[in-house]
Amino acid sequence: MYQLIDGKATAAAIKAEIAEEVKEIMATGGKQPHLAAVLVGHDGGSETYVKNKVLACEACGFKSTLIRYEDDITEEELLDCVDKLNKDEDVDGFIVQLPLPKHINEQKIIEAIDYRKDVDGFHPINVGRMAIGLPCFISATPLGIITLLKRYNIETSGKKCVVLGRSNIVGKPMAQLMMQKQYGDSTVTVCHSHSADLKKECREADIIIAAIGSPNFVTADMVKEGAVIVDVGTTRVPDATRKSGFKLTGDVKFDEVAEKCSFITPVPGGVGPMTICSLMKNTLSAGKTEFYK
Ligand SMILES: Nc1nc2c(c(=O)[nH]1)N[C@@H](CN(C=O)c1ccc(C(=O)N[C@@H](CCC(=O)O)C(=O)O)cc1)CN2
Ligand SMILES: [Mg+2]
Repeated sequence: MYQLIDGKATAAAIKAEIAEEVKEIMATGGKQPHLAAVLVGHDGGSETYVKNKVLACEACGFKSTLIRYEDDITEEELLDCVDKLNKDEDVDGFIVQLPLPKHINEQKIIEAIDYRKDVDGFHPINVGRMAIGLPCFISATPLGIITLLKRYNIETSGKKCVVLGRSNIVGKPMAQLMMQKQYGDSTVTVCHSHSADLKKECREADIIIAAIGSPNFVTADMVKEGAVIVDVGTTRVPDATRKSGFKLTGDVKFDEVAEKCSFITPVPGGVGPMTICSLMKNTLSAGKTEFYK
């Protein structure tokens, strides 16, 4: 029998812990943490994620500011917005929701964010500090996964971990954290679209973290008996039988894989809610100037 890793319940518990800490901070005259989010355009997924970030701020007792732009905003206008948020002394941390429209250079925007307010942990200074184990903002999805593994007492030290996907937001930082002694302490293999023997690598893994954005990619024949499966995928697959018109689908073929594994995260309700709660954790750290003065 497998155990379901409940990201929704874990995230709710952590948000309640954060709310307690915020109450204490404010009761002793401290400043209310303030997160700002910039949303460009009307992508359905991004709308949902940003709305959930604002709701999570409420649950944690944070102040939040949502700044919206149409998708014809110029790169210069967006850079100007970033500059204003960098200078706004009331804002502790902010995010620019990704993806951005094609005419905007995402990397240029990320690098314009003051690393001390980069609660997404995407700025090269935070990425570099994370890679060498220094205190910094860590990308929310990988941080959320590490937190889940820890809260479920899942042994990672010395285990073989396969990370599927090499994105800057999830795959690369995930592999780094799983490798580092103070986090995963695992033996890590990163697989991607050009990996030879990807199935064989997966079959040898004690832990698979699937973050390739390809619905139902991981099938039962790729999974070792007793493996731990973490599913980062959240693709909206068209489904006419649903009111929304789509089914949120993970990278793992849940029904057949679950039978073989020891622990598995569901989609929805697994990694997604942990991403948002880790962003709240980072915002609290920004408010407390925990990493940077
Ligand atoms: N600036 C950022 N952009 C993006 C990030 C990010 O961390 N920072 N990550 C992803 C999207 N993302 C966060 O923004 C995100 C994805 C999924 C979820 C989530 O809670 N998913 C739910 C389902 C929600 C739904 O109904 O669709 C779940 O899996 O249960 C939260 C955040 C890319 N962009
Ligand atoms: Mg672009």
